[in-house]
Amino acid sequence: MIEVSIKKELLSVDGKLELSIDMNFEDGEFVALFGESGAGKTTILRMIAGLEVPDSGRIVVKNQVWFDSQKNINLHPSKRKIGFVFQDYALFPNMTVKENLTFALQKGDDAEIIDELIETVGLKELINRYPSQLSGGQQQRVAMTRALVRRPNILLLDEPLSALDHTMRHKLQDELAKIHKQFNLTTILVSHDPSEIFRLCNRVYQLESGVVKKEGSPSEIFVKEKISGSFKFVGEVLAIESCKPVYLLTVAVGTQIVKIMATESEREELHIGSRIQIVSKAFHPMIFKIDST
Ligand SMILES: Nc1ncnc2c1ncn2[C@@H]1O[C@H](COP(=O)(O)OP(=O)(O)OP(=O)(O)O)[C@@H](O)[C@H]1O
Repeated sequence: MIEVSIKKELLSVDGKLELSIDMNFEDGEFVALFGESGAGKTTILRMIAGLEVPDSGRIVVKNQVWFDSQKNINLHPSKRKIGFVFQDYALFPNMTVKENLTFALQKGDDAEIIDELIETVGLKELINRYPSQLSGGQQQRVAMTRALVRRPNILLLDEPLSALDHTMRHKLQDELAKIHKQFNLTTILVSHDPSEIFRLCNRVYQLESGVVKKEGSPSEIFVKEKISGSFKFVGEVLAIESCKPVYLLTVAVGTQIVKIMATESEREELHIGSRIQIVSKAFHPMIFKIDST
């Protein structure tokens, strides 16, 4: 069990922001921190890791006090058993994959773990390459593996997959799910992507301006209606063509570009760059499988 009960005054672009949170994580949980930009998600991870000091509060991990402002306890980051994965991989460019992994070992650690992990995560073919010789996805697999070297109690993931394309993202989500299952690691993921959270996490803390606004399962947080009678997508208009008597809109929806029809009255309010909501009233949608998984 991990208990995080901390406060810290932050400085946002709009002025002071009081971060004040109480969170608990059961052993082996995979929990998402979700919420608007600037809500404090990264700062929470950094305070758990000991990279930033809370103004007050306590952090207790498996009955070990990592931080207690009243008792003046603040365990050094190197003494906290965490694995941290960032969006930008943060590998050492002048070290090979194996050297990057070995560098994460601390005095007295069992070096056999490196070979075990290389085997488990399937990095064998890449161990002598330098980061510049790897794709983004491969670099992130190395970064994820490196985070496991010290057999952490908690894995902290700060938008680890957001720089990757859709296919690689899915692959690494599977990899993360596998790692989580295999090591039964309590994992905290910062993500802006509800579908990623849905695939990976059992619980979500939704944050707003430094406080928890909602907490629940991914469906409790993201599914607005129990049974959806319609679909809603938010998109941005990229182009408008006249195809009398209607108009054809080219719209960016997530990572996809779609063409949809608009009537003259709908078109009147729109211009290039308009953000729109596309609602389909289909009760029996057609579903096509798009990959072989
Ligand atoms: N050490 C600090 N001292 C004061 N303010 C800080 C500190 N670190 C971050 N902040 C501010 O606190 C706010 C929250 O930052 P944080 O990076 O935690 O947000 P976030 O929810 O992770 O955002 P994003 O989704 O954009 O990554 C920001 O306005 C940031 O500028």
